[in-house]
Amino acid sequence: MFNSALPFIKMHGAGNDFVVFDNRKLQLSEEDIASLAPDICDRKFGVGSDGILALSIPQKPEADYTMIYRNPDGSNAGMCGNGARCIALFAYSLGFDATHTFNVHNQVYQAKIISEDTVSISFPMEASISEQQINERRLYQIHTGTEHIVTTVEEADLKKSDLLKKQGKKLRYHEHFQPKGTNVNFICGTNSKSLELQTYERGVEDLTLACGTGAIASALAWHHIQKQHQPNAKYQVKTEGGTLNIHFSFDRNTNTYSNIKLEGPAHFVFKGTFL
Ligand SMILES: N[C@H](CCC[C@H](N)C(=O)O)C(=O)O
Repeated sequence: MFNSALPFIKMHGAGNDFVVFDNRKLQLSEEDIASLAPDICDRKFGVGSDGILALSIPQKPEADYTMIYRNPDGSNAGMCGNGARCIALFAYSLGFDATHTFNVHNQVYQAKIISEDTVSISFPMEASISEQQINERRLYQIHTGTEHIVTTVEEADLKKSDLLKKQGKKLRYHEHFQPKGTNVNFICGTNSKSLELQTYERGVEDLTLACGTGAIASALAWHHIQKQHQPNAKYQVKTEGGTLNIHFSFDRNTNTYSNIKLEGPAHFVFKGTFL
């Protein structure tokens, strides 16, 4: 258990907010970080955030550092896209190159600082879509570093936060997705290459203002739903907290997506010490 003062920076990427700290000297264990998460992420009794991010010494030879992410309830996630842009900008402020690499678990991602508040993250994995039907709802399940499902809603329903939260929670805990559960993305296409998104996040157990890995899953699902076949695409995903750009390649023979990039904002908010 860690019980001394912790210097941190509060950051956000499209309104998805994080407590970020340099763990290279501190070397808090993953268990310490998980047990710190509920206290530090609490919006009344703590700093308040959608997650905690530790920049740690690299666990892979090809990575410049390790990103350790925990949800506010302390649970582990495969990846956090908005958090990745934030930690990359934080790393740049600590002296890492404008183009650098980091690992999250076993995957190595590449970050590129595009401007003082825009970052692009290249995802190393290929993704494919599995269609499912639960009750009356058509769902698109996609692993974009972490667990996601995508479903379409009417434009008017995208504004009904209480309804989405209720439906999101039901799907997140649906037996079909147990034991891991899933993040749930509600989308509405605005044109062939742009869409609006609201995400119910596992581990936050609420809608967040944006979800990066969810925006990727949503862009791929929207491409799939429209049966588009172009080999390279750029989609724009509008969230409550800002706009994210998703680039990808599509192989129509194998129905797989690769060269996935997530580009969007990252901002410093304030510095502090958690006592
Ligand atoms: N907000 C994150 C996702 C956090 C993932 C987490 N909620 C989970 O998979 O449990 C993002 O920008 O990608």
